[in-house]
Amino acid sequence: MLITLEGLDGSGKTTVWEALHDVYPDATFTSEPTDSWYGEAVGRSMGDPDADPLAELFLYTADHANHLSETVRPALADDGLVISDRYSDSRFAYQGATLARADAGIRRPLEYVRGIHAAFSRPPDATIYLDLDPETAAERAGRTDKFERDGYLAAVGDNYERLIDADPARFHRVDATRAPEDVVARVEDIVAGLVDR
Ligand SMILES: Nc1ncnc2c1ncn2[C@@H]1O[C@H](COP(=O)(O)OP(=O)(O)OP(=O)(O)O)[C@@H](O)[C@H]1O
Ligand SMILES: Cc1cn([C@H]2C[C@H](O)[C@@H](COP(=O)(O)O)O2)c(=O)[nH]c1=O
Repeated sequence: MLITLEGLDGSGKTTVWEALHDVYPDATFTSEPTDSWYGEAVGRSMGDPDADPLAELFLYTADHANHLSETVRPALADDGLVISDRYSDSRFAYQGATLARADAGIRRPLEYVRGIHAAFSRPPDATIYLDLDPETAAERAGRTDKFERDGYLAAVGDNYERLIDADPARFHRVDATRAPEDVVARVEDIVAGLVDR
């Protein structure tokens, strides 16, 4: 089973992901961007305020393709539980928002990014969405990179809402404004329900 954690920067995904390690010691814990050289290329692009938005989309997508073949598909083939801190929905939400702002000539950016993935990706079985307003998200994340500005994060949040509307059965919304221990407990309950069913 593939479970993904999604949400705005600073919504608490990594905090939850780390807490789940103790509960599921045999699971494969992974994340995007990965720490492969593809992920390093993504990191270079993220650090460049003038990076071409289409080139950046394809760097993230290349990292995803490698993540699938090297980590996700092998673990699932062994009947394992895979828990990923960010996955394809991050691309749909973030690069969908970036392309919409960039005037890159893409008419329906979110649908375009989804379409690129349709041919090769493996959708998550379930996705936990840590729901946080963009102002608090930017505050928590420290506004350190080009993605962490609240105006941009508001557009990303709108895209996540569109994704949830399109596939409500897959998404499990968690109120990420609550205290960390409450958020962790809620996510652990959801994951237990998913794994047991
Ligand atoms: N529920 C919470 N309430 C308040 N602060 C929190 C909560 N969860 C996490 N934090 C704090 O917010 C910051 C970001 O948390 P974390 O790294 O888990 O988020 P993230 O979603 O993985 O962020 P990013 O996408 O930017 O990597 C950290 O300082 C963390 O301690
Ligand atoms: C996977 C992925 C990530 N991003 C953005 C979101 C964050 O601002 C950074 C790094 O993520 P992290 O959780 O802080 O490590 O990258 C993106 O725009 N598109 C993606 O596909």
